[in-house]
Amino acid sequence: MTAAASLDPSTLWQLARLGAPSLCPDGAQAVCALTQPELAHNRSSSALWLLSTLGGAPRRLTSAGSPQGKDGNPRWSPRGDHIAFIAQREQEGVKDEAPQLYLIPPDGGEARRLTQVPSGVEDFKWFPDGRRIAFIAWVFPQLKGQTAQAKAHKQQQERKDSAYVTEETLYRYWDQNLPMGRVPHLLVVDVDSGRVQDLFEGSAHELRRAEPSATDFDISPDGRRIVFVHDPHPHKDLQHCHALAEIELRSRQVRPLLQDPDWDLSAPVYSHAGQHLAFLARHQARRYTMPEQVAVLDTHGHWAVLSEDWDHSAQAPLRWDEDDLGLLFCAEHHGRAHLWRLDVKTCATHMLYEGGHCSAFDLSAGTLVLLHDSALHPSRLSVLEQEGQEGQEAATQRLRRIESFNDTLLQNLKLGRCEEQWFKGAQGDDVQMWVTYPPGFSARRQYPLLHVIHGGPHTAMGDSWHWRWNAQVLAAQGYVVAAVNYHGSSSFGFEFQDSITGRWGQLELQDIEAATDTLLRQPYIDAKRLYASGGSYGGYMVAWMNAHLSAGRYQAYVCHAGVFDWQAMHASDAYTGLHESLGARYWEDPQRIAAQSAHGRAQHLSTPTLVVHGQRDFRVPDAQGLAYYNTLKSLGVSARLLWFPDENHWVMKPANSVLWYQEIFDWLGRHSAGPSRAQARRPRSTSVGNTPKRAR
Ligand SMILES: CSCC[C@H](NC=O)C(=O)N[C@@H](CC(C)C)C(=O)N[C@@H](Cc1ccccc1)C(=O)O
Repeated sequence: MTAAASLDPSTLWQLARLGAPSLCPDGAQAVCALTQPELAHNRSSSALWLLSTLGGAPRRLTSAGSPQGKDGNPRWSPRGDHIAFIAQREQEGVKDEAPQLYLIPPDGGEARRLTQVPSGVEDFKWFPDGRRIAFIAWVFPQLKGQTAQAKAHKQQQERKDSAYVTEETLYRYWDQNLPMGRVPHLLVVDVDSGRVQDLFEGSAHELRRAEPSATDFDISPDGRRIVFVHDPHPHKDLQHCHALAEIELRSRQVRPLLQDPDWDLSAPVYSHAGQHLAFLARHQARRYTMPEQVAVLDTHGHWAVLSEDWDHSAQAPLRWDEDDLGLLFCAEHHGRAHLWRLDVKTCATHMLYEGGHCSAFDLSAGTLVLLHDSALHPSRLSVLEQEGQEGQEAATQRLRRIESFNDTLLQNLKLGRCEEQWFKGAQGDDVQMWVTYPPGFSARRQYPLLHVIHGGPHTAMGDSWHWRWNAQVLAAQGYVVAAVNYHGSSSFGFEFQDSITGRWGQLELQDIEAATDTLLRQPYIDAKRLYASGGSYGGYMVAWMNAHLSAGRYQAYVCHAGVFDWQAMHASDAYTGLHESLGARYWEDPQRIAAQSAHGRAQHLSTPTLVVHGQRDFRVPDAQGLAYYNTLKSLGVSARLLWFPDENHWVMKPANSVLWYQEIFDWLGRHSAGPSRAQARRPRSTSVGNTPKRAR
């Protein structure tokens, strides 16, 4: 028998990645996309699989079209006769330039292309009658008809100049130059004839421009109306409160349903009886950090927040229970993500499934399927079986797996233990961290400590499987890995999340330092080998630590896509919201902004740092990483730059990801000689405000 191996980056890239499930109308089968990376070819392909919820082996439904084909977003038709999905394929002599809608019968046969929309299909929903599909596509709003759209698209593709000229406030997003003259519209395709109609053609209506998705609209049960989320302002901006409007399909009349300048509204969904509309509402005027609350609008135009007393943020999509008496959704709590049901009459909320991490679900004919992961395994699909009285707290839950795609690979791996710990952090508050131990950990040995600091800042690390910052891969290198849910993290209630507003960096650093001190009290942590790493806001924190902590406290840092200078972050695609987070615009209170930047204390930087950035990062432009790296070099501080010309805010390509992990291992491994244990245990100063730590 061979000894179990620990998880290395190459093995991580052998694991298959499961997508969200869609159930057939009788709930007996689910379809999902399965992405299989191929490290040797530096590519991934996705195919659709059918999974029986009653038992039986999974069956591959599509062949992914080509070696790197991507068949994704499958949704079963309400009639059960087709599965629609989005793919970019070459078939029937046509090569898709952009992702299109395809249809395949679930019992086999060839997939057929349903659309040929020049800019591609973003997302879609079936009409309840199963004869039409509503989908989102970016179109030139001044043009009429698909022929005109195709002609304008061709002209844009074939132009000789390359400039992007714009007067938009929001003109780029994540890694895309958008809108480039286009806006997201709702279109409808007839499944039999393939005829496409743009519902917003000739009007000024459009969907939200930031990642428009199928959660941004819903089709009424009678198929006559569509509710959609939109930015009511003529000039679009990420910070505007969104409103709900409804289009009557026959007349194309659009009527405002709900608009409130104080509330950001999203994720509308009709009840089965069509009498109510559930949606998410965030009281943005009060604070941008307010939770997404569950709300309902009735046919008289009255609306109410149902989750007023529930200090959690609900995640889209919302789903009406089959009896219209409850709403199902995922929401985080203390670093975990559960599936919840809110009773619309009593407003009581209870957990249907306790994660781990529940990221998606589907419900049909009483069958509930979940996509769930944990610190110990990537996403799995399972049926949730309720035992005891339905809807009662006492009901016990049991997961029944319906696939085992990664089991063989995982069975041969030795993973480390992951545990939740609490300690006293900033302001004397209880703060949570997740500690992952190296496989075969022994408390009698000594281990280096590696912080993995999450981004956001309003996100959380927890009992979940992370592909980009995988704690198991890092722990397998011999590190005790700590992921601190510092002040500002999501899932601990509004007060905790909002506590850092206008003073970014301060409480978070106290929390991370308190976590380090807590772990240093354990005999197995080697004080000569303390490290910190993080991406995005986590990268900001790492640069902030470098600027505020004494030399030698940590031996090395890894700063991925980190913010170095908040003033220069005005180049970010998310620049319109920065003042809400930082408490001022940089021209209003430059000192306040500088006081929250590591840049403002550049002379204090002293700890060796691996700086990582992608050139296609529009969220934290790579000038941030380059300025940080150049500053370290100018100061004579040991630094290494890992820069990817073809990655965005995240490193997503298999070979780049493996290199990314390897560079981190090498960098940390090179910096193990620090000050004596006693010295590191008692830092000369761990100033966290504006007090200089030392004169230099
Ligand atoms: C002040 S704008 C914040 C927008 C956004 N927040 C969502 O989490 C964000 O992009 N945050 C960045 C840092 C910010 C630019 C200072 C960030 O830390 N991103 C994290 C979290 C994230 C996760 C998923 C989607 C977007 C962001 C990251 O990239 O891991």
